Amino acid sequence: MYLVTAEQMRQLDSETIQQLGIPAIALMENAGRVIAEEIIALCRERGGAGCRNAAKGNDAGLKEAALGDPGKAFKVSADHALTLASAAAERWFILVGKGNNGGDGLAAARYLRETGIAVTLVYAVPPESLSGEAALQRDAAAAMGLPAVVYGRDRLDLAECSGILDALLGTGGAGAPRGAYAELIAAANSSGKVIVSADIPSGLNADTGETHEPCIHASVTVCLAFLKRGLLQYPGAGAAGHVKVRAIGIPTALALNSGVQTHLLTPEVLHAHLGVDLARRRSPEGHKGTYGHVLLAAGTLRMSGAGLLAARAALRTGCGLVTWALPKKLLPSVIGVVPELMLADVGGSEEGNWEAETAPELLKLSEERDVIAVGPGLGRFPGDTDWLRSLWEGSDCPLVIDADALNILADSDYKSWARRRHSVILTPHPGEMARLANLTTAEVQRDRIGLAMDYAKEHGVTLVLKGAHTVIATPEGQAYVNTTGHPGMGTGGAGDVLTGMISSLLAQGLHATQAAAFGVYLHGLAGEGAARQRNNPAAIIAGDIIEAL
Ligand SMILES: NC(=O)C1=CN([C@@H]2O[C@H](COP(=O)(O)OP(=O)(O)OC[C@H]3O[C@@H](n4cnc5c(N)ncnc54)[C@H](OP(=O)(O)O)[C@@H]3O)[C@@H](O)[C@H]2O)[C@@H](O)CC1
Ligand SMILES: [K+]
Repeated sequence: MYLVTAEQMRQLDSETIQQLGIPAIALMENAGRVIAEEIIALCRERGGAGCRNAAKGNDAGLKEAALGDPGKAFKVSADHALTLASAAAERWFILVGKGNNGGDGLAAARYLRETGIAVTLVYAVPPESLSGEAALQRDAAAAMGLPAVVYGRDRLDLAECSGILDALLGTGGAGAPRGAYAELIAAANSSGKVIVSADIPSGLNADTGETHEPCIHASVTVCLAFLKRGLLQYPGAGAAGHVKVRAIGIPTALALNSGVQTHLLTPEVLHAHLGVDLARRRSPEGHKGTYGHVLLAAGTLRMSGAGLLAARAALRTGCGLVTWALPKKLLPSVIGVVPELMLADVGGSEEGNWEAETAPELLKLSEERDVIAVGPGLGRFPGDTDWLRSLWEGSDCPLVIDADALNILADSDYKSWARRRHSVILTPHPGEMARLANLTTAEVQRDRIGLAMDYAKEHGVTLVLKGAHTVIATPEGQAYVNTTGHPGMGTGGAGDVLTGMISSLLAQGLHATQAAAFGVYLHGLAGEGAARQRNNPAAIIAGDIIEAL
């Protein structure tokens, strides 16, 4: 599934209209219809809640009774998606803005009325100010006799409705909602009524997920044609409620041809777009050498757990071998803790910290390994920038950089380092990303997808920006936004586990984008699994994620 910006959506709209010859009003009709269908589905789901006076009934059953005797060969059935047995108990207010989003709302209002649901149009601006397709919809609604009020001119009490359709602002919204728009949004939010948003919640930045003040808080957002980036990024993702992406007649192939490079990371995208074997089939003749060897440079005496977690996660993700290179002082504490693991003493300080002099030994070890993962529990040490630079420039395999190694990168001008033949994957959390990009954490979170894409392209790295809906951005300008995961995964060590997993997949021969995307996806799935296994998701610790792999 593609993710688009408002600008890309406008382009796809106009390509459909111009290249395919589909009139804009037809797209708007489709939009109105799918929005109405989702409202009807929601009314059906909530049963009696908004429909206290309605006889509770099964719509399908009622339809069948009305339309046909099952014994007869001849059968006719109505459009179930636009049928609601309890329609008489519903009254929806349709908040209508001046642009095409308002036009979608007006079209939806007609379909709802056809179903038997009472609708009242609430214009944010005088209806005369609508133009183009929205004006056509205004006239059609008027011709159908739909009751309408104009905000600020006519009496309005939102308490009188059973639900609100927010069709005030869509992808054409700019900045904080003004005047009547702002007042209607605030009133809708405080009404306590269920709110369905057309395309995006009004007041949301469709690209970044920033919410302006005020912004609609919807229960359902019926997103039209393509998923807007802002619906996946917080706080927008929270304001959108359940996002339902519905087709309105814009061919998916147009997105590909128009160069949309942002995808939701679904199993289909992993398989069909990235060529990942989701079943992770093993060769019948395979042996430990077949599945690659990870070299992990991690851990200090005080942070040895980070190394253990990354190493165990790498093993559990299927690579053949893992060597953990570590300061000598750690050896007595970790020997035998993970018997499957190979340990390599690289020296280090008396206190069990890393030292710059360990670089040649690490490089020597890397000659026999398929990937280097560096960073978990590494700490900082004198000369660490040169140390990392020699790994960067001197190793001849993919490099995964996490945790303190990211902070080392942030302190160096690594763009001037020699170009590598093999890929580099950076796995920052928002705080580490802020240091890398010289921004505040809030600035990183403002547009995670946009920032990750720009950074990865500019620095020629694969970037895994962790957090809710982790973003994987490639040096070629593509981005994948993860769908798996659980809030319970916010726990120390979860990132070390991810580093081990991605490194393991690289060792098994996946390329950087595949390994980063599949690693993130599997990590989230394992987090979901761990949440199911615990009495409460708050109890999840990083080791549970490994055990759920
Ligand atoms: N063919 C198509 O294109 C299709 C489009 N579709 C639908 O159209 C939507 C995009 O429509 P759109 O481009 O008309 O913009 P939209 O979001 O309705 O509002 C813009 C209007 O709002 C106003 N305004 C802006 N910011 C404001 C603010 N902060 N506070 C107050 N007012 C503000 C601004 O007025 P102005 O300030 O310019 O006077 C402008 O007139 C899209 O999300 C989808 O739902 C689908 O039907 C598929 C086919
Ligand atoms: K809207």
